[in-house]
Amino acid sequence: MSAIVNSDVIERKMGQNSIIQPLLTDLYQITMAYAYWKSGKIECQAVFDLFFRKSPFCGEFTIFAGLEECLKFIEKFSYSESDIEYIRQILPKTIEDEFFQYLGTLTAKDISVYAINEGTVVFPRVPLLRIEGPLIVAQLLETTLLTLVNYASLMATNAARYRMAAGNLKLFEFGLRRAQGPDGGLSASKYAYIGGFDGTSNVLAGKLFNIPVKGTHAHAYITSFNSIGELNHHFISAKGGGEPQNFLKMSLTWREKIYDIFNVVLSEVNDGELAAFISFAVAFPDGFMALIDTYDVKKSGLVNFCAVALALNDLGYRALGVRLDSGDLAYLSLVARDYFKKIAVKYDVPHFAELMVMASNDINEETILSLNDQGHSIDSFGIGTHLVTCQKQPALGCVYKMVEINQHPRIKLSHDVEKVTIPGKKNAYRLYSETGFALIDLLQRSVEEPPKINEKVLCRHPFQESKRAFVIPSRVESLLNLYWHNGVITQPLPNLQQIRENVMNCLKILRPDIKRTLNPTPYKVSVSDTLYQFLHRLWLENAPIGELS
Ligand SMILES: Nc1ncnc2c1ncn2[C@@H]1O[C@H](COP(=O)(O)OP(=O)(O)OP(=O)(O)O)[C@@H](O)[C@H]1O
Ligand SMILES: O=P(O)(O)OC[C@H]1O[C@H](OP(=O)(O)OP(=O)(O)O)[C@H](O)[C@@H]1O
Ligand SMILES: O=C(O)c1cccnc1
Ligand SMILES: [Mg+2]
Repeated sequence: MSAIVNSDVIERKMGQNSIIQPLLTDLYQITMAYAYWKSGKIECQAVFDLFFRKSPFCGEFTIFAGLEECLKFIEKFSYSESDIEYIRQILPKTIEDEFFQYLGTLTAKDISVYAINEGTVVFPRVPLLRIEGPLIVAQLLETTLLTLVNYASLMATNAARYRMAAGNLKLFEFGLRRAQGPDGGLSASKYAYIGGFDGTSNVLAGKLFNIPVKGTHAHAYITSFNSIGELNHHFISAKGGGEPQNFLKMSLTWREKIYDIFNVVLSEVNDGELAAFISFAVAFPDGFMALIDTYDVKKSGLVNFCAVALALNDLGYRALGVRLDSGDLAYLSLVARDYFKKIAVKYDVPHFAELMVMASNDINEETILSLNDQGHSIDSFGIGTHLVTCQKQPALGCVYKMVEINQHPRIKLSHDVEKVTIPGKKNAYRLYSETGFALIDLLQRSVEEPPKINEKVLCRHPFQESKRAFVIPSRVESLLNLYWHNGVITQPLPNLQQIRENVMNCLKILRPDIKRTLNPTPYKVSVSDTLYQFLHRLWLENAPIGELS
């Protein structure tokens, strides 16, 4: 976003987003548009599928996200005069003028979009979006739709995996400083929330998407104080009101009282750190949370925190807890909890036993799982780098493939069987077992009758002839819904909270072995017998017979 300086780009006509607009595409879409136009394909009608071939993070499931952004892009799709002027500059001088006039008239009103609901758990080869309509427009949408779906789905999946690892513990996204640029940072905050995070430190994301914003403080705040003498304001009134009290004196008195519980000599406890804690507590007496690892968690941070928290307690305030940002997080969290419990009993402050321990510092999914194995007393995680950069797998490989043109099926062949496309306009169904778990996804030709509850249906592996199974579904869910038709969004779009709930509900219908981190069982995606025959007939028709000499 920072690179955008042209005011025309920022103030888009017709409410287009400053970045998500028709020029956010690859040049080849526009050159193809001209060549299609010149070869008389204006009237051609096409169907494209947007799908991925492999779930990310060595997992066997993906969360589909980005649909709302796709629909808003499609809704506003049109080239401004300056867009066309720019395209004119970058294309060869031989381009016919009528093409630019034609570009100026293009909208997506003749396009239909079928999509899986945002936040649904999805699997390889199932179309997430089916785009139907004029070939040229459908082609021009490719790159933008892919960029809107790929990172969003990758990020939501990553977040959902962290959520599964963390169980009911709180998860906060702290990644803006490490994200792939400003737009990457905003998207990360949004899709981390959809995937199950509880909040973000990203203030703009909070404002734009109504996500809870949360935060503590940085080491800089602690190191900005060197001594107690630097404290300018250290008086606060009790929660109920009244005369301001000398909060410094109260904290020092408590520190004198408690330091031997921590097995330290008072000279080891850092005074600058105490001053920082006191000043932060004076500023935020009702939500005091302290970063305690600047000097030494056990010998300084915990002592100073407890002294300030006890002084706050005397004034009727409750501290929130501590953040650990280095060292052995499992061990230190247990140490902290141990002291909190001791103080809770010794000074009759029961809420001390429940103080929050937040952990941060290069945490990833594996760290959380390992911490769970070791045993810890962490209540919440602040997670940045690994989450937002999706360090374990930085891209999801969604593709956009033509499957039909003018009602004729199209197939893309490949030496890699997995890359052969499944031709024709298709519907997708999720078949459920009696227990409520999803059993299998089934792709059918769109002309076929949908599978019926309690009726046997033959589900075939798309490429391996011998792999097939009969399924009697207890429930059938049609996955692709019409979202855009005749120039309007045809369904009310869910808000972020509702999408987030959809993610949580979808994960419940997946068997645990499909969700586990180590060697998960692949979920089955199948084709109907009709689609199987259709696919293989087309494959043979299109694969040249080689000659050996
Ligand atoms: N108990 C634990 N089990 C597994 N991983 C842990 C545990 N505690 C911390 N970690 C992880 O180990 C890494 C420790 O990082 P690093 O080696 O840079 O040390 P540090 O604690 O940051 O040291 P420094 O004192 O230099 O700040 C982090 O990625 C952190 O998330
Ligand atoms: O570790 P992440 O998962 O990216 O989480 C965000 C990090 O950002 C902050 O510090 P920063 O990394 O800027 O400095 P530090 O590592 O020296 O604390 C914070 O203290 C976390 O450590
Ligand atoms: O609020 C925090 O503690 C925070 C925010 C961003 C990055 N690291 C920590
Ligand atoms: Mg760091």
